[in-house]
Amino acid sequence: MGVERVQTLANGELNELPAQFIRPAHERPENTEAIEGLTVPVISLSQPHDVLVKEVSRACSEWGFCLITDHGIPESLIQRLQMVGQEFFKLPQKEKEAYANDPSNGKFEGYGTKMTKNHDDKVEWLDYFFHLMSPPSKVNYSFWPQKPSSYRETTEEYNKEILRVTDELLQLLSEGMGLEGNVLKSHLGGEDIEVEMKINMYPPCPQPQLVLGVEPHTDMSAITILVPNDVPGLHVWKDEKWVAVNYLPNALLVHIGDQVEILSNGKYKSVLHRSIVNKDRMRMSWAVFCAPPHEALIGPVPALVDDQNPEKYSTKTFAEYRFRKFNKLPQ
Ligand SMILES: O=C(O)CCC(=O)C(=O)O
Ligand SMILES: [Fe+2]
Repeated sequence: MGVERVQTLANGELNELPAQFIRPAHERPENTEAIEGLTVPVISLSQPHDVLVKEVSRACSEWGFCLITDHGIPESLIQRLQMVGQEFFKLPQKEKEAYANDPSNGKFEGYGTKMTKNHDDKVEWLDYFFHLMSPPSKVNYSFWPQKPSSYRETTEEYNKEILRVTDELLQLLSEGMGLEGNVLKSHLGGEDIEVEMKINMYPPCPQPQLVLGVEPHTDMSAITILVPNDVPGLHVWKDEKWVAVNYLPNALLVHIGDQVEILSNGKYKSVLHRSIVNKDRMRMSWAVFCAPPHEALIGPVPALVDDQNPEKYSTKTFAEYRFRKFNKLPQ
């Protein structure tokens, strides 16, 4: 039997939400409202280098999150990226199912919808498409959408830009810890750093106050760079409260992930975040995860550790970290 897709469900006549989407009271958006108006850090990359080092490291220590402007990715490229992603989700269901993934059998790439493992687990109100973008030696284009035909060209162009921006951010973050600019990138595998695209598609939901898009989590990546469409919905956790991230056209949303928190020995915070959905409008987001290769050993950078600053995290391969996180084992 095929997987029930959220998009299919949302397109049908829904009188009542299926129970597996309805969150317990303490998780529902209606009972855990986000603060509006408290602004998350916004950093223009066109500032002088020393100012950037300070601003980026401060935002990533205090929030684990910031919005980046003047990053040099053309607005028209972001629009094309969004177009090709939307086109994919508009294809007839049968065509999309040809790309169905199967995470329980290790097939992560492709078209997916999260399913519950346990009877009491809740499911998220979204479908997604997930595939590797880099390094070229590991990319398998047969996992990428073949339609629309400009998907590949557009996504490859975006990948190049993302690699450039990631390099700059990792350099700023390294310098913000008093290290040489290349330290974080080299611990993350250098040119073997892995870049993954996850297109999230959240259909309109008749009772958005009862469900979650993605549930509260930190990303396993080193850093995540996300662009949303113009429907707000991302919340980041700060000082024991959810803070709504307002839509800022053409900004990149940068999340610190678990691997940079570990490498920095806790100076930079892997940000807890979640997303909520909308009653009338489809929300979409393009999350790019930059992560080390599976065999990379990740632990606090030795230069940051001494008697006064003991290691706060154990060192293990990224593969081991992933396995433990997926299986909810202690790290
Ligand atoms: O859609 C969003 O804004 C957040 C998505 C997200 O956190 C994820 O895919 O890891
Ligand atoms: Fe995330």
